[in-house]
Amino acid sequence: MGRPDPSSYLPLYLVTDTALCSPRSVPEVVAAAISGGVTCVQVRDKQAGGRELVDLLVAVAAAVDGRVPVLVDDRVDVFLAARARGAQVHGVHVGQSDIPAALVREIVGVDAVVGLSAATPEQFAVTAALPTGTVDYLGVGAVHATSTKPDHPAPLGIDGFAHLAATAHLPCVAIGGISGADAAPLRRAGAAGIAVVSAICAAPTPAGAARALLTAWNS
Ligand SMILES: Cc1ncc(COP(=O)(O)OP(=O)(O)O)c(N)n1
Ligand SMILES: Cc1ncsc1CCOP(=O)(O)O
Ligand SMILES: [Mg+2]
Repeated sequence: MGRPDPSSYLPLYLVTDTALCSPRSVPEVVAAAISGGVTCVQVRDKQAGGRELVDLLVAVAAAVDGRVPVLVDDRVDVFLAARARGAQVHGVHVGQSDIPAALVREIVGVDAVVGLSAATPEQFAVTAALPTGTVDYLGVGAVHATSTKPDHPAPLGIDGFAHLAATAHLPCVAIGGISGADAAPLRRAGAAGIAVVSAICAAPTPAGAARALLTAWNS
């Protein structure tokens, strides 16, 4: 099997937010976003319990139908449960206070994608010391302040992102308050992609929003 190459799925990375998708369902928004060119989907719902999150992940995986990788935020147990239910799920994204990435890799196996958040030189240094193949990519942000994640680290700005990305041993996807106007500057700053929540989940037309972001990324 083998894991997909991060350069194939990081360019336009959608992180879902159930409340921001509402009244539309998350799978509905995800399906539209994929038709607009999203290259990866992460299911993130801080309000959902384990059972609800497994159901949501399975439903999103069904909507995606293998077209792009599907990850879940934080929850290794939910990833394993969805996989046990036969869903096409590909990995987990963990943060600095979640289960350590090395342990996540042991649990999910070599075929799953593992993403890790990093936002400081210290966190980058710790990540660089991990054995090769532990982590596939870094989620780096917040680039800008955002109400989507009230507890986000201090905003880096594009320059702060560039300084960190220049030291990275892994591809970096930029996250936090990102709009189309940031796409080209972030690409020049060394990003392997942009990750967005509200720019797609809260958009009147998620397909159009994804298309515009991808055009900006490729411009
Ligand atoms: C692609 C991507 N990058 C960063 C994050 C943030 O993850 P984390 O630090 O675990 O914070 P929460 O999302 O759990 O609030 C992410 N989810 N995805
Ligand atoms: C999950 C996450 N991690 C850092 S910022 C953020 C939220 C990004 O959401 P938005 O794209 O709406 O600013
Ligand atoms: Mg987390």
